[in-house]
Amino acid sequence: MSRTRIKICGLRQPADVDAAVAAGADAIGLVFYPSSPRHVGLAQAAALVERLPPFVTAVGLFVNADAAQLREVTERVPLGLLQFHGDETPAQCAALADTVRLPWLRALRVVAGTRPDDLLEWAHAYAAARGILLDAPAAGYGGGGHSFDWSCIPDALGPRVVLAGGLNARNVADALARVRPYAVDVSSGVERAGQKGVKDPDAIAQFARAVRQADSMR
Ligand SMILES: O=C(O)c1ccccc1N[C@@H]1O[C@H](COP(=O)(O)O)[C@@H](O)[C@H]1O
Repeated sequence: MSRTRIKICGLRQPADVDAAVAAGADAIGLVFYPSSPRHVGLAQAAALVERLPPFVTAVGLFVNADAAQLREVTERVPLGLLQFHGDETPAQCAALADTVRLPWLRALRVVAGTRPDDLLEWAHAYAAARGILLDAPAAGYGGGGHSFDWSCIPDALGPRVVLAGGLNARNVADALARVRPYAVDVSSGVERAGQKGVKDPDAIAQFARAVRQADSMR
C-alpha cells in the first residue's frame, strides 16, 4: 500500500499547525504572498515552524517573488521546500531556489482544454522541480477552492504529482482513485465556510482520515 502524502496549506495560527500535525500531515504550507488572505508575516511564520516535529516539512508558497524576498524569508523561517505559484519560468525557479539552496515545487494552473501532452511538455520544462503541483485557475493565483478536470492528467506524469485545487474530505477519495498522485494539497477545503484563512481543525482531521481510508482501499 502506498501512502499519499498530505500537505495542509495556508496555516496562520499555532492551533492550525497543531491540528495538521495531529492529523498526520506530512507538510504544512505558509503563504508569503502579500495579496493572499492567508499571508503570514515573518515572526508569525517562524513561530509556526517551531511547532513542527521532525519529518514534517514547512513549505513556503511564493508568487512572483524576487531573490531579496526569498532571502529575507528563509533567513528568518526555516523552510524545507519552496512552492512557486506565480508566473515563474523554469530558469527563474532554478535561479531563485539556488539563491537559498532549497528544493522546489512548481504549481501549474490547469485551464479548461488542457491536454495530457500539454502537461507532459510543461512538466518536462520544469524537470528540475522536485514536484509538479496541479491546481485549478483562480483569481489571485490560487487558493480558490475550485477543482479542475482531472481526466487530463496522464499517468506518464509520474510520481512527482501533487494534486491541489478544491480538494476536501468529500472529494479526495475520488481524486485519489482517478489520479493517484504522490501527494494532495488542500487549503480552502479545510477552512470554515466563507472564511478564507480560518482553518477548521475538524475539517483537517476529516480530510486526513479520508486520504488514509482511500489509501487503505488500494
Ligand atoms: O492560498 C492562497 O491564498 C494562495 C494564493 C496564491 C497562490 C496559491 C494559493 N494557495 C494554493 O492554491 C492551491 C489550491 O488551494 P485550494 O485548496 O483550492 O484552496 C493550494 O496549493 C494552495 O496552497
